[in-house]
Amino acid sequence: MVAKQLEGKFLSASIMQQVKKDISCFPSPPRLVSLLIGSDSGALSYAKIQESACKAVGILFELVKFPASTSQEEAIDYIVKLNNDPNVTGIMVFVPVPDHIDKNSLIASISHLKDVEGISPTNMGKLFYDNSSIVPCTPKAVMLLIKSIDYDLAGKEVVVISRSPIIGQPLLLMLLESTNKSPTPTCCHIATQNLALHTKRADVVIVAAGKANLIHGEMLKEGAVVIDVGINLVEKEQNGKKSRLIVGDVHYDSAMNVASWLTPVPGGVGLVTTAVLLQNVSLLAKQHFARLES
Ligand SMILES: Nc1nc(=O)c2c([nH]1)NC[C@@H]1CN(c3ccc(C(=O)N[C@@H](CCC(=O)O)C(=O)O)cc3)C=[N+]21
Repeated sequence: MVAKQLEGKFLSASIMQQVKKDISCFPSPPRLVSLLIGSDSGALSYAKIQESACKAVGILFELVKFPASTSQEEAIDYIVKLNNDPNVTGIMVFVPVPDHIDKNSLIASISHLKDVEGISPTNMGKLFYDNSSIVPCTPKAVMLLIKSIDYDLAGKEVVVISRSPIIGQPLLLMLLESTNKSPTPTCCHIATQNLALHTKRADVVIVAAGKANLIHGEMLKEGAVVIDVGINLVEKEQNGKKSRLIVGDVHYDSAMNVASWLTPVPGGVGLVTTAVLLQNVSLLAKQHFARLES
């Protein structure tokens, strides 16, 4: 079997078009403030992507950069200021943060009314109880991609390779959401002893381990749907020339021969993640204007 590419660009474009339309009806444009502490290259590239995506739909965007030496107190003080600033619609903090800062304390200081990634304790709690509006962007992007190919998850074996609080854990909650039609999710991670044992029997494999080429074709069941969330920068040498390129966690060529669908990297989940982030900004703005009216 040769897999079909499950591209992110069509889904992402249609989400962004809807967001643009919704925003044009608001009394004022929403504003997203993204905080970068330090200079992680993945976070920097996501910041650039956010900037151009926001511009395309009419969201005001501000990237606030703090040096890596910033203390936790300083960062939290700044977040509290943003919480209280009526001109700020949404707030996010890029991960990773420097080691001396407790990531969870930062996330917990973001008001749930401005938590554009849906990862504050309140929004995570709502997700746990199955009644959320703002949900984490990448897990939502994965669910939308699977839906976009009309794939019925009911009764399927789904293997998620990630236990992170931003991707794996919320994704597991979302997979379990739909009452008795749920698939059966299994949570694997980077310390799972025999990964192939799990992936071999999976109808759907979703991998976000941050390790290039972790999943090879021979680890997959024939016809599996494979969603590659990984974004890894690798160095490649060709004709004596070194270059850097972005690859996922899946060995693309071997997986293409076994899977039925495979998301490319770049051009897959990442594009939809960004679109969902904008959708969340728009949703927060809508809720904000609704509160002003009531
Ligand atoms: N709190 C937090 N939330 C995040 O979601 C988060 C983060 N911190 N830190 C950094 C990583 C990285 N990340 C990306 C998302 C989309 C693309 C993306 O859209 N990439 C395009 C283009 C890639 C390219 O060519 O540069 C693609 O995959 O096609 C990339 C990277 C989100 N992250």
